[in-house]
Parts: sequence; structure tokens; C-alpha cells
Amino acid sequence: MIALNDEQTMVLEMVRRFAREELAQQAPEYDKRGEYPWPQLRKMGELGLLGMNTPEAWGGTGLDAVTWALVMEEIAAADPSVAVIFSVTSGLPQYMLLKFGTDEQKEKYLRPLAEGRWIGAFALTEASAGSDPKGLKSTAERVDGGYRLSGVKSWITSGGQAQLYVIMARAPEGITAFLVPAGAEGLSFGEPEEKMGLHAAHTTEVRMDGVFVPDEDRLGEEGKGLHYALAGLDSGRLGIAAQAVGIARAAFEIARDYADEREQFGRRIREFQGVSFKLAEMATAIEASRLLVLNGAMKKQAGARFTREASMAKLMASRTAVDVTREAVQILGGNGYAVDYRVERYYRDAKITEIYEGTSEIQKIVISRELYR
Ligand SMILES: Cc1cc2nc3c(=O)[nH]c(=O)nc-3n(C[C@H](O)[C@H](O)[C@H](O)COP(=O)(O)OP(=O)(O)OC[C@H]3O[C@@H](n4cnc5c(N)ncnc54)[C@H](O)[C@@H]3O)c2cc1C
Repeated sequence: MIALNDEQTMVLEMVRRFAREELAQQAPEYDKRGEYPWPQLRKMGELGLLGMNTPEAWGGTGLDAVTWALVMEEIAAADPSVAVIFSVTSGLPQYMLLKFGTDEQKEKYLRPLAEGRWIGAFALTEASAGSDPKGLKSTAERVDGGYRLSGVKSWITSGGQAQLYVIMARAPEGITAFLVPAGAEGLSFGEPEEKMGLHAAHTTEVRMDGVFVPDEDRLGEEGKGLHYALAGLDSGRLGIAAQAVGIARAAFEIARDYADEREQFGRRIREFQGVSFKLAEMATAIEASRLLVLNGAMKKQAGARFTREASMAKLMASRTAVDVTREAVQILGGNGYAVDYRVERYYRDAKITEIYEGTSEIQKIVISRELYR
């Protein structure tokens, strides 16, 4: 682990305490009920965590990207559903507004997000446009004073819960990004999808039926929306990679402690090489994944391009999360399959990190393209 300064250490200690006391305990119930974790998010907003990577001038806490990534890991270790909501609102809408928004847009939309009063959502995917967002069909028809948006977005994290939606739709000059508040006329939401994991983090369809968006709520230039979305995804992917590290670490720690207590054949099971070698591989993969995340975060913080680093971090950390959680279930034997021991939830929650914000195959396409830049 890299050396942290005093401020980073203090923030992490505060977040660890918060995560232990206010997230980890509640996570199983929220998962079981599939309930959106509003009380936890409100508390994170009050603590200044939801806008921690946005400057103070816009209502954030102005902390660096390394601290953001380490906080994401802590939150994910306690509750992966809360972590994805946190990752999306801070990594995508806030980052995109900060990078491409006007001062008026920042005042109107970034500030409430950064102050943690609002949650933001990012709406790119459609039923026929997932890995290939260029194929999206939602339209933004030019009308007097703005645009009318029509179409259906799929799988939108915080759909129906968020107060702001950054929506990509096809305008006359090409794919364009729009800022749409939750109450906009013609905007509606599907029921939360029933999913394998992340039950508390609702994902729904976002339906647009002639939603009027005034010119001043277009983000950046017409036709540049995909470019902005992909820039946002560099940042979002670092957040998901950090989420994956947190999930892996939490499952690893349960397995490590279990192996120290559980006895079979008259010995603690960690004394069997078949178990201890698993733990050694798990710890090494987690450490390597975390270093890739921090490498990307340091580049982001320095203002350098971090596309390659973010994709490498996500590819490696999501694979680690799936491998480590599967082995954790194995080390706990029958208990690993029981809800009470929590590793089955981490196993279910881990899988999505290989899929959303670009599947592992898409990360490999990005990385291999970057090798020849
Ligand atoms: C829980 C959850 C939350 C989500 N949240 C959001 C959100 O907030 N906002 C949002 O916009 N989207 C969101 N998504 C959508 C998510 O980003 C997409 O599901 C993902 O990008 C993959 O798209 P797809 O599902 O259409 O799969 P497809 O693109 O149909 O891919 C299917 C398979 O084909 C592979 N494949 C596709 N193209 C290639 C290629 N060129 N080479 C090799 N293999 C390829 C893929 O890797 C995958 O294995 C979410 C999805 C889920 C499940």
C-alpha cells in the first residue's frame, strides 16, 4: 500500500468507522428487501463523501482522486450496492459536469450533487446499444428554444431515485449529452430490474416521451455527447475497479479469519496447503488490483490522460473480485453457501463488475487500442 498523508489517513479512518457502523450492518437487510439505501446515502452526503472529488467551489470537499478510490474500496467492502450508486453519482455526472459544464450548469446541477443533496444517474445504454453505444436510437429533435428527447434507456443505475439524469441522445449533429432533472415532463421510469446481485442499487428503464430540454441544459457541444460519455467512463471505470477491490477484500477477510478457526482432520484448515495457497493467491491479486486502481487515480489527479490505466484497473480488479469471492465461498465450505456468512452476497455482487461500464472484452479492446496510440 502507498504511503498516505495525514488528511488521507484521517478521511479513511472516518470512512472505515462509518462503513462499519452504518453500512456493513444494514447491507444484508437492504439486499434482502431490495430497498434503495437512502438513509445511508443521506449520511454520506452529510459527511461530504458524495462530492469528495469535486472542488469546494462547487459544493464538494475537493479531495484527491486517490482518496476517492480508497474511500470507494471501503464503502464497497461494507456495501457494494451503496458503492455503485456512489461511484456513478460522483464518477460520471459530477465528473462530466465539472469537465464539460458551464458555470450556470455547475451551479444548478453540480452543486446539489456535490453537496450530497441529490444523486446523479448516467443514461447511455439502450436495449440494442450496450457495448456499442454508437448504435443508440434515442432522439433529440430540435425545437424552438431546445430539444425534445424520445426513446428508452435500459439498465440505468438509480433510475427512478436519482434527481439528475445525464442522457445521451441523437441530435441533428450527432450523439449529444443532456441534463435532465427527475421531474421533467415526459420522463418516466420502469420497475427495478430483478438482478443476481446489487439488489439495493436499483436499475430501471428511463423512458423519454418528448421530454423538453432547453438549450442551456445541453451539456457541451451538440454531436460531442459520446466523447463526453467516454471521458466520463474513464473516471467511472476507476470507481468500479475500486468497488471490485473492496468486494474482493471483504470476502477475503471473512475467508482468512474462517480458515484460522475452522478445524478438520484435527487441524485448522489454513494449515492445509490447499487452503493457504488459495489465501496467498487471493491476497496477491487484491494488492495488485489496488495498485492498478491507485495508479489510475494518480494519473487522473495529475490531470493526465488515464484511459489505459482505468481500463487495466477495471479488467484486473473485476476478475479479481469474481475469482476471490468464488474462492472465499469455497474456503467456507457449506457455510459459504449460507446467507449468514455474507460471502455468497459478495460472490453475487462481484460478477457485475465484469459487465457494467464496459465488459471485460470491451476493456481489452480499449487497452489494445491504447497500446498503439
Ligand atoms: C446492474 C447494471 C447496472 C448498469 N448501470 C448502467 C448505468 O447506470 N448506465 C448505463 O448507461 N448503463 C448501465 N448498465 C448497462 C451496462 O453498461 C451494459 O450492460 C454493458 O455495457 C454491456 O452491454 P450489453 O448488456 O448490451 O451487452 P452486449 O453489448 O450485448 O454484450 C454481450 C456480450 O458480447 C460481448 N461483446 C460485445 N461486443 C464485443 C466485441 N466487439 N468484442 C468482443 N466481445 C464483445 C460482451 O463483452 C458481452 O460478453 C448497467 C447494467 C447492469 C447489469
